[in-house]
Amino acid sequence: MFGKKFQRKYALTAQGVQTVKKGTFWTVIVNLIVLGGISILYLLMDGFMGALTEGEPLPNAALFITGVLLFLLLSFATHLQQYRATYGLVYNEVKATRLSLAERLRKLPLGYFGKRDLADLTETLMGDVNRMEHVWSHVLGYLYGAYISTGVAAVCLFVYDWRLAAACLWGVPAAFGLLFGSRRLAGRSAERTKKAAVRVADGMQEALENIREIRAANQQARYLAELGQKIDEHERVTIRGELSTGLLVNAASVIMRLGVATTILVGAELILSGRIDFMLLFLFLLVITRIYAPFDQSLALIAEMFVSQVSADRMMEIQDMPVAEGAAAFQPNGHDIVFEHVEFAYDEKKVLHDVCFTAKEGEVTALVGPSGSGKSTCARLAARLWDAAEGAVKVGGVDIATVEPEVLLTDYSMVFQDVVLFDDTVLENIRLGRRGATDKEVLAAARAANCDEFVRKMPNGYHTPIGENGARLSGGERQRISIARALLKDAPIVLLDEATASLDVENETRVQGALSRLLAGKTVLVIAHRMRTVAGADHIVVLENGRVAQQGSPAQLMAEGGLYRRMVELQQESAQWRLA
Ligand SMILES: Nc1ncnc2c1ncn2[C@@H]1O[C@H](COP(=O)(O)OP(=O)(O)OP(=O)(O)O)[C@@H](O)[C@H]1O
Repeated sequence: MFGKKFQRKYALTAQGVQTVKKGTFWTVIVNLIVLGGISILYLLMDGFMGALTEGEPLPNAALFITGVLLFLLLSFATHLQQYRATYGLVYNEVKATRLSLAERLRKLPLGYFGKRDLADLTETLMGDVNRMEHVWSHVLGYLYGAYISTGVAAVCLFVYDWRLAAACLWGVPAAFGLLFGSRRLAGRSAERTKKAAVRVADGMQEALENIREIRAANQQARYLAELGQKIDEHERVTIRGELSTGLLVNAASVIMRLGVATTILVGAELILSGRIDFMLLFLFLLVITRIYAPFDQSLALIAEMFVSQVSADRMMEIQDMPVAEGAAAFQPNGHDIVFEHVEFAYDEKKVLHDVCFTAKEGEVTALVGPSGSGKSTCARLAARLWDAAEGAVKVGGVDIATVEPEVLLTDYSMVFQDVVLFDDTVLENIRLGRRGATDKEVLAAARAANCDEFVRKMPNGYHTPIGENGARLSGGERQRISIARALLKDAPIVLLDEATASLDVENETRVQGALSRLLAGKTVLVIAHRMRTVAGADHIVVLENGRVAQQGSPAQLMAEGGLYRRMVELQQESAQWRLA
């Protein structure tokens, strides 16, 4: 009952299955003890009836009171255990699940994040786990406990009188049959609701992230109207879904309760024909209320269990994704980066074709080419942010697809176009380059990257918080912090993607100076649009439509003519045109 299939179905950890088992066990005990309490009531009634009709002595009051006290004590103790098992332990399960999902996401190849965006993943980590938490704590233990205790009670009732037992219990399978029969309907409706919720979250996130652009384009009204539509749609599908599950749950509850009527009818018939006495019917009527009670609770929750399947599936999809793994040791022979016949596609779209080049250690290799030619893609493949579909990227003779990404990246410093900063101080943001670096080392790197001059103007200097994702910094300042990080890390391979794009001429000259001093002896792969930036490179790889169109030294390529020379000339022309 609680095997691997159950674990996957409800997205539980192995520990979580144990928790559900415990919850189920204590629910069975609680339900059976409540049924035991009913027996005390029955025995008392039976005693009174005997005294009234047969003139027997009245039941022993002390014995009865002891029985009731014992019942109350046991009931309290077992309810407490049930509470602990179902609620207390589930919080550990929630924590373990969120951590395991986050760990999985950390190791997933970047390509996965193109398929499910941030709002969608946040919804899984928060919303889906919350929904499952409710199922783990409120549904599974209660439901499975009710199945088992009702099974035990049903056997006893059938032993007493099979006719009354059948009259009393037929409603349970009928009610559950109705709900299980409509399971697919509930699943589909849950999927629609989830999609609508993700669309709302997406819309909200997009609106907040792009608020500047939306205002600049004066599109607030249109954007709000679109967001309003998404919210209305979410409301509509939610109401429709809840209405249909509400109707089904109520119908199931009514069917189950019809069992009371049939028990009375069959019981009356049996009493009139003299086949049972009234006390047996009384016993069945007492038991019936207790048998229905846990199911009544569960019927409402069972609908939630069906709906939760969408959440469990979304969580398992992340858990099932293959992660980028590899050897925990990386011992390259030098740090030459070699692209060997590399092919690569984002989903269906092939963007690199048979790319071959070598970025030698101690040299600056520049990737140039028109926009969309595949420069950034090459840089990402060089750091195993994605894996090549065909061919190999080797560093010091080692195919990087065989190395654990985290281990590999200790040998890389990266400065990409979109700098990611954290809501912390300038000092800590730079220290991210090398955890454990001393303040002195951080400050030296900051100075070399020319951060000093703008940081000094901040109210608390290097201890000033920079806001969420560095919201209080200019583009150039963000890039200088990112360069400082790379300098601090001092890794043997440096990837620079438009590293100096947002710096003004004066700053750019200073940062270039700092970079060239510190890049000496490293394997440097630079992506730059401006030909002036790459003129000092040792080797240039010209990409065009994902293929290597030319490669060689700047002088060689100028002499050769072709795309590189055209790009240099074009940029010179446009510079003159701007000055004119
Ligand atoms: N995450 C992605 N998903 C799908 N396609 C992508 C993705 N990133 C880039 N592409 C596509 O791959 C191709 C190469 O993109 P890439 O960013 O490598 O070019 P680039 O030369 O660096 O361009 P730019 O100079 O404009 O930054 C482009 O056609 C681009 O649209």
